[in-house]
Amino acid sequence: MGEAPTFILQDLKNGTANGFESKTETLDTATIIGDKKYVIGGADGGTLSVKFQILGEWVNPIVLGTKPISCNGHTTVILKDRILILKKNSKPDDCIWFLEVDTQYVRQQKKLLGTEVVAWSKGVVGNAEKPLVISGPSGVGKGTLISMLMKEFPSMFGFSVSHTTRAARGMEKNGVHYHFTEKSIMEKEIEDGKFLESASVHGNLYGTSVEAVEVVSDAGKRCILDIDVQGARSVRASSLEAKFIFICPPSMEELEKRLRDRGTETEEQILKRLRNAQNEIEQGKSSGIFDTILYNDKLEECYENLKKLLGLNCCATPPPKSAPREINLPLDHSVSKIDDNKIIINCISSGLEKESKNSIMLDVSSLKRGAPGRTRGLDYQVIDMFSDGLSHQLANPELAEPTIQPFHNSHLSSANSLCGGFYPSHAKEMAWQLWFKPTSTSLDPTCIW
Ligand SMILES: Nc1nc2c(ncn2[C@@H]2O[C@H](COP(=O)(O)OP(=O)(O)O)[C@@H](O)[C@H]2O)c(=O)[nH]1
Ligand SMILES: Nc1ncnc2c1ncn2[C@@H]1O[C@H](COP(=O)(O)OP(=O)(O)O)[C@@H](O)[C@H]1O
Repeated sequence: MGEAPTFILQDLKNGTANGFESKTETLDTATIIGDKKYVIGGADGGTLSVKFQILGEWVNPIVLGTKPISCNGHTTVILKDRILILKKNSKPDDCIWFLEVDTQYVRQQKKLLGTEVVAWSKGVVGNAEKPLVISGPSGVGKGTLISMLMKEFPSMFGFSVSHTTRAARGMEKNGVHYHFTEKSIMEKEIEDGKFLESASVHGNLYGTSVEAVEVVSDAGKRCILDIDVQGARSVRASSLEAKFIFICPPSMEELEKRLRDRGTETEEQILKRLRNAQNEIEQGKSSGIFDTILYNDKLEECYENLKKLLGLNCCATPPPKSAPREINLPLDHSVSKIDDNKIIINCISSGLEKESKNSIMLDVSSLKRGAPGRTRGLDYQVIDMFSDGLSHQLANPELAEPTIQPFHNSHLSSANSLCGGFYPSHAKEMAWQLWFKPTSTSLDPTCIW
């Protein structure tokens, strides 16, 4: 149990059992979920802090993930297993965060660490394609196949640059092939939770940082991980959904030949890699980690099979790269929770002003954890609430007809009750907009679902 925080909350009693933040004198919010009260805010070295009480006792949880940069106020909304945090006055790529309080990942970590755990993760609009995990013994041709794929489809794939304590080979560049690092530094970073997985391979430490995967996904590309079987097993056990491919050599003799012909290892290193290869191949074939095993006998054939597996046969045009969409939240906003999946963010400035056009309907029905540190699958629609067409419709109800009645009724009443005390007029008008189907074309169809 920790000490009480120094800041004072104005109104903890009103709390957030309905899913909204309490208004406070400071920039902190108190969010109550069951017998826990989460206090988020304060400047903790320039980042948002989190403390919580269980049945009135202050607890200092282990806080995982990169903390959000502090901001000029925020709003919280309770979701099923996490708290949504909408930062005010923040950049589009930094305004939506989650504090995971009871997600599968947090429950796993609680068990592992034997203490209270919460985890920060940044909200990202849309989904990234599942990363590809490619494993196989040293010298089988993983790097060659990955290079071919990235060369043919440069806008589709990005490489996860691992960290390693091994020395760089002649042509290898720091930050491109690997982040070459020192053992003590890497061990500290692993301890700090910066790595998605790490393993000791052929006598050196290798690891995939969370950042390495996320920079590729953030760029709208499919991330490729070239990691060993232990690493693949760790990723399989993590919350990151991926496609697992094992590359097998046609024979041990051919593997040895490729390793020797490559000429990048000492004799001692070659022998160590060959000794490990046998075990890796057994694990690759039998562990149930891998979705597919590809034999790399003839390189071109293997490459064609890899492309086929990824839906990239010779005639297919690769799908256009999906650029990450960012949300431009109104600088100052209020929040209305419509149901467990839909949240409306309204510009706080009054009435029928221009800024009101910024209202946003946030859809959290398809949230998916990426690598620890990101929550993907957010969707949103900008609602042109006071456009001419809509105000015309609101003023002339006969131009609008309700969608399926029970849906309309139940949601309208829930919107009203949830918005009590929090800008009810906005929410009510918004509800009008959201549940009335246009009979003229003047209403933007994206406002209707
Ligand atoms: N677990 C894990 N393995 C890695 C990582 N990066 C590379 N490896 C594996 O480490 C092994 C050795 O890689 P490397 O030193 O580049 O030698 P090579 O495989 O002979 O080219 C290979 O099996 C790689 O797949 C990583 O981030 N994590
Ligand atoms: N199918 C293949 N047939 C013959 N040589 C190959 C084949 N695939 C890869 N190689 C060669 O084998 C060596 C090892 O390949 P590499 O991609 O570095 O393996 P890995 O990344 O799995 O350690 C390289 O010299 C590469 O050119």
